[in-house]
Amino acid sequence: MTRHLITSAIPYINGIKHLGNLVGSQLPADLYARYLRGRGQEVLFLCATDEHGTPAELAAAKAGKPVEEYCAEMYETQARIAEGFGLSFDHFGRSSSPQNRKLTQHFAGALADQGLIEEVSQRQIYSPTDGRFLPDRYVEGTCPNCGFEDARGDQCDNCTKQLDPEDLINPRSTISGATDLEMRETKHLFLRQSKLKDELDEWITTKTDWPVLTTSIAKKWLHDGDGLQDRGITRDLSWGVPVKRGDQDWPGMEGKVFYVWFDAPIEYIACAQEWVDAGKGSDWESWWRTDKGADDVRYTQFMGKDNVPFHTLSFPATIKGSGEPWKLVDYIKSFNYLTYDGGQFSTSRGRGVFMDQALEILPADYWRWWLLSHAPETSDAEFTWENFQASVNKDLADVLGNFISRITKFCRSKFGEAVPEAGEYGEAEKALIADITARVARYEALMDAMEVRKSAAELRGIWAAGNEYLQAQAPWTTFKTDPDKAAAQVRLALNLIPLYAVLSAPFIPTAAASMLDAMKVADMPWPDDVPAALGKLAPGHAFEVPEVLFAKITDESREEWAERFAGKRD
Ligand SMILES: Nc1ncnc2c1ncn2[C@@H]1O[C@H](COP(=O)(O)OP(=O)(O)OP(=O)(O)O)[C@@H](O)[C@H]1O
Ligand SMILES: [Zn+2]
Repeated sequence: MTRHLITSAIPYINGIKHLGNLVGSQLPADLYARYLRGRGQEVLFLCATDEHGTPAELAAAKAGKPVEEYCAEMYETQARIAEGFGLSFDHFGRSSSPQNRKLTQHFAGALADQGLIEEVSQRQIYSPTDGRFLPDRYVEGTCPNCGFEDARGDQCDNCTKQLDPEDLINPRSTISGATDLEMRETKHLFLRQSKLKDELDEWITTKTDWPVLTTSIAKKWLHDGDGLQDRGITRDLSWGVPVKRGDQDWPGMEGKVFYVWFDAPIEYIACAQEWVDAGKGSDWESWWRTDKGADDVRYTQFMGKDNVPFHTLSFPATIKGSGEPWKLVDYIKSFNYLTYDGGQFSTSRGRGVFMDQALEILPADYWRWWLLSHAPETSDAEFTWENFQASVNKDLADVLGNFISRITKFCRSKFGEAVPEAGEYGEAEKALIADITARVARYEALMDAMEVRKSAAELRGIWAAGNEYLQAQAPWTTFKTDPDKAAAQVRLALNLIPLYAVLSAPFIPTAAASMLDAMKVADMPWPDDVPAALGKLAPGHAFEVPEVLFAKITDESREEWAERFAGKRD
């Protein structure tokens, strides 16, 4: 049987992630992992923090901490919040792990052995005051084109002209403000992606089942302008994986580190090693090496659109270029952007709702449901408080919550807290069972295809079918004239609850567990046979009326939150 390796784009370490990051990577990956596990498949679901690079150094400096300490703390914070959201990683690793350091150096060595690494001399801005080379974005000055005084080294935000740092008039370091900047010669390693262009192009061309968003971005990078460019994979920084050629020193590369985008995807592999080293698994190579049994692995990656070039081209270039039998990705599910109330979510500008804040105001399932049912798949999607309130109240409270509360309370009042025995199923019951059976098949097909929004819509339809049945059959009315028939109606409706729980668990795991608890069902397998699954609760099976599963969001709360999250997070 196929084994499923699933990775989410690894969240960067410079702060707590916002809801856009969550819905663009970790959350849909979790949905898929939970669904496959629910269907009895073997899954290895990995994620990690992406820790290297300048923004991490700068965030640590701002927090007044050494970068290692800052990253270790932020890792713990992100891990705790991920758990709060029910993200069911088999392991949550760190790109700064010793496993990743070794593996990154190994890949660089293998690529060099294959003739795919070139040493290039460059002139770059050096700041003696800061004691370091400055990346383009950390140099600011006056725009030579429009005179704007705060133009960045890569672009002027005022007139949008693309710039090189040496174009700036009166350049200064954004770290220290120092103006005694000078150009210095420095040597870097480049990955010769251009040599792999045709091979990558042919490979992408075979991926006709991938989302167009994924393949179109890859094709653009392959063909626009002069085509796929060689890529610098080293930086003059202190925080990162030291440049080595395998376990050997690399002459001329002393004091340099690998570029964060070189080591970050390698962490997908190293994370499986970390999983084993943490005592959670026994064999990582069978997931990652085709010479060690990974041929039966289907590997799926999840990410937002800005990460697509690195996963369709750069990381495959590393894998293919190494000449070693590593597993390549089989499917890349990519997402457009979630926007916040008329603008962008932004970590650096503190704009939007962040994962820790979201959990402070409502349980994870509310967020999971809204985010997944509005996932930015075919286009960007916008979070507004009005839409959030309306969707959650309608889908979770009015449709699902209300169905469960109505039927369990009615049963308790007329038959007691046990599944009633009398009566036979008639035409309406058979029709409902047939309808649910057809819907579940559609739901499975959509989940298999990772159609997130459409899956949510189908699931909502499955919930609504139960409500419509109750509405049409009205057991509370039937009871007055034909209590046995009402008993049969109640029996079927109660049996929908464990079915709903298992189908809904990938979206709303906590509520699904409460539903099973209330129905006193310890183990509910996936309903491969829906009519049989709807007989799970035998007559006489005891249950409890559950607590309110989903409270409605009031207008007052909505207004309060809209105001609280309108500004900038400090
Ligand atoms: N607004 C968004 N909507 C959907 N996905 C997003 C959004 N912003 C980022 N992502 C995705 O979130 C994942 C994690 O991103 P990462 O931690 O690197 O933050 P980022 O892309 O730097 O975002 P930001 O600049 O807002 O901090 C990536 O797959 C990225 O593509
Ligand atoms: Zn300008």
